[in-house]
Amino acid sequence: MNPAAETNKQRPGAANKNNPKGKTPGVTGERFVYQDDEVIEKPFNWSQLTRLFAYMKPYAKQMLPLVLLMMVLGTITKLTVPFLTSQAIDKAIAPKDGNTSLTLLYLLTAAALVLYIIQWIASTYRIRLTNIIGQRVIYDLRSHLFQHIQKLSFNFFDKRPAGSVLVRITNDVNSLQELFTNGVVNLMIDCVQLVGIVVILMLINWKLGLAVVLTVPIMFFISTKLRVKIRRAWQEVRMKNSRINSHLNESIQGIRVTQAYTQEQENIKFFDKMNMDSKKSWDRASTLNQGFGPLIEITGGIGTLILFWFGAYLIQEGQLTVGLLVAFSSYVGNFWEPINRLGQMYNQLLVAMASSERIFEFIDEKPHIDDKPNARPMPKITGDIKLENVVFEYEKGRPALKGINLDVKAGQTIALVGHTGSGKSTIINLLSRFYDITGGKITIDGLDIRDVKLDTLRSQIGIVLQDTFIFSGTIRDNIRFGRLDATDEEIEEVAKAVDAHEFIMKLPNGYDTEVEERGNMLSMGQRQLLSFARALLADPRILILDEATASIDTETELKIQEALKVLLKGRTSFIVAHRLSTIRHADKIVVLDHGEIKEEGNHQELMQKQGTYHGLIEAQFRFV
Ligand SMILES: Nc1ncnc2c1ncn2[C@@H]1O[C@H](COP(=O)(O)OP(=O)(O)OP(=O)(O)O)[C@@H](O)[C@H]1O
Repeated sequence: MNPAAETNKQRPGAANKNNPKGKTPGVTGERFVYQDDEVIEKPFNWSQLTRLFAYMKPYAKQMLPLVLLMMVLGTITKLTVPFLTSQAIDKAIAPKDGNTSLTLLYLLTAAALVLYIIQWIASTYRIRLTNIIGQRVIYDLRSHLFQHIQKLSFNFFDKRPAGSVLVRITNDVNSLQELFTNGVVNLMIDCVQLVGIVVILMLINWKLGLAVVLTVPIMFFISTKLRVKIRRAWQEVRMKNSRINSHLNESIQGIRVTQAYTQEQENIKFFDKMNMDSKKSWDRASTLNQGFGPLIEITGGIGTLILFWFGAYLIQEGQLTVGLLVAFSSYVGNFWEPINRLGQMYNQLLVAMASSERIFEFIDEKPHIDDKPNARPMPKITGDIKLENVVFEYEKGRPALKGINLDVKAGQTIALVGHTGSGKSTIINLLSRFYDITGGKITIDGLDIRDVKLDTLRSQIGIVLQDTFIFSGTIRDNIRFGRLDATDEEIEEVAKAVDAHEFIMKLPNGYDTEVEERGNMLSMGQRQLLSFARALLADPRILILDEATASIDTETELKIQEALKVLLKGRTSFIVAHRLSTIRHADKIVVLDHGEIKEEGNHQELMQKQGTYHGLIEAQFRFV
């Protein structure tokens, strides 16, 4: 790991590989904050909603008819009970002729009981089904997003911190969960119930029905204004949470640097501010949200007042019975409930819109590096590589490489040297086509690398990076990452070849020792040897190696040099070289300066020349 690069990351607005211009996308207080997700307001988008619901399609045919059946059954039974009540009052308890009928009362009570049981079964089954659909949709959406992100090119990740990507796969997808499990079906149930109730109310007494229903548009008018505010408030909450998550990821990854520079208090203060911001925005949103319920209740109360006042008048006029008024009141009670839920559902939809907007933004991101329509597979590579007048810009107008010409024969080892920022890593990134060149041409065995299928190219190129990435899992798993179908024997063989076997056997469980994420329990040299074993197992035709700069003891250094010899044998290799021992053995040393080749030759030739290379080597020794 390069500590200098890490500290750069911590400085607000400092230039680094991820933020080369030192541009500050957003600053909170003194610190750098990534503000990609800060789009507060976007219009409600039906096409996006349709796109989201397309994820339900595979399950809709299979399960939706059943869900609908249960829904209709539940609604019918629910709406029939008040009618039975009215009949019990008017015909059994207080009939006009005064002949009360206990038998009819028992019958109606039994019928109501049966309806309740049917309603209970229907709703239990419906909830079970909708949960299954919801969980499957979320699973599919999360998988789709993850698979897509795996394919995105380096420049996508250059632009955003890992935390922001993480938030979309976790929080944003989760926030859609409620919508898919209950939201959609509840929406349908509420709509069906509302229509059913309005029809029944009109059938019982259209004058009374109209008087009650008339309060609805008034309520909608008042609540529309509140809804816009609620929507904005929830978007703000999501944005603040997203910021926290983004920052969390970075601070946990950088915890060593934080502690080394005793920046803990500073970090806590910064986090606290973000945390407080998030809390405040949540408070605001939830206060607004809470206002919605009472608003509906007040309107509902007014509706009930109208009902009893007008209902009593109609009874006096002989146009309504007491039983029907009781049933009416029960229906009206059931009427406000779905309206209230629809209001909440609207909020849920707004939250889901914000999340899906962000999810689709990622899904719509096309990989910049992709196969041409007529790309053909890369044949087995021999290893002749040519760079012809290669120009490359990460960002328009800022060339990182300015016309590089290089001719490498199969099996040669090329050492790339030069000051920091001179373009060494850029060259190795271009060879694997992690970025496409801006001008010129790179050919391998005479084939332009843009004309061949990417996977057939990359599978023949092995890369060992300076910051060797160790995944959580066993040592064996980590080596096997080089070739998944390798046998245990092959894994041990490569480990022995790079002299890693000895230290692995000293670990508590040998090859089955679990290493935590990033291999913190291993030393730098050990991690390097593991990554060599991984590369050797992949047996690539071309090897790219970014040599670690960290100083290691002489014994490990010797081990690594021996391992390198094994690794480089018979392959074309590009090494961003820092160690003299590596550089000296290279067939060709390419000295880069500000994106151009300054000198080229072997160690002796360049030393005799007494130019830039000579200066670099001298400086290294002076430093040591
Ligand atoms: N992802 C990126 N986005 C934008 N600019 C970048 C990116 N990576 C590198 N650069 C810029 O390109 C130039 C060459 O960088 P490169 O990483 O190739 O240098 P290097 O010689 O490998 O340096 P070092 O020895 O420090 O790793 C630098 O000016 C750098 O700021």
